[in-house]
Amino acid sequence: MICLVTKIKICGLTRECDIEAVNEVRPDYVGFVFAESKRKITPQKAYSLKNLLDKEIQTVGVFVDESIHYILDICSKGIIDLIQLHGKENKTYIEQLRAKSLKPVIKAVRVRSQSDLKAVETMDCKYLLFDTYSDKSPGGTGETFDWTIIEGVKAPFFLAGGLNCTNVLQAIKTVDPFGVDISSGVESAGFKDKAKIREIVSLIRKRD
Ligand SMILES: O=C(O)c1ccccc1N[C@@H]1O[C@H](COP(=O)(O)O)[C@@H](O)[C@H]1O
Repeated sequence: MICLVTKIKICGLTRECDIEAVNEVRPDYVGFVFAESKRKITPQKAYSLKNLLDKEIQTVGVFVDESIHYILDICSKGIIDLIQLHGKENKTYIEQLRAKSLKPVIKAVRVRSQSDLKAVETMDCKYLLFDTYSDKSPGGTGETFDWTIIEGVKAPFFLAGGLNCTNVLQAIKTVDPFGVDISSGVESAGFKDKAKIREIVSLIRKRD
């Protein structure tokens, strides 16, 4: 299946000016990180940012090995449209979550080799998300992985891990993802950079 239009997710928004930046170029999704990270925000902050966000942009909550109860609580407050699981959540965890929430689930896989793909083949999620493996950080590493490992994947997936203006078009050409998920690559000095967000969205849309 060739993905004709590549969806764009800009992850790790923390400030009102980040919302202004995405409202201008309207990616398909933005991510709020609720896991340990320099990009972590509180549910209250996410709620106020969501209220400033263009209604066409969907919000993704990023969680790492979080309690299902906590995720459901955030879902019930109308803060997020999709749930991204970025830790070691297994098939049983996802089944339990899906029994209690209708929100689409994105399951992240940290890729080292083909065998990492086997483990998620039977997971009941809407999308997979392939990211760079790291034992130091749960996500947002800013580093790429060997994309050829996922070349044969048929299920719709997001590609993440170190994507930026210089490599995103090559990445899309190589693996034809459903969507790309970008965080560090659109930052300067640790914060989202409006010019970089504008540039990467324009590059991807021009290609499509
Ligand atoms: O962005 C974070 O801080 C983060 C923290 C914990 C789990 C996931 C996180 N972000 C996800 O990491 C990838 C790759 O980001 P990058 O472009 O390499 O910086 C992406 O899927 C984010 O959603």
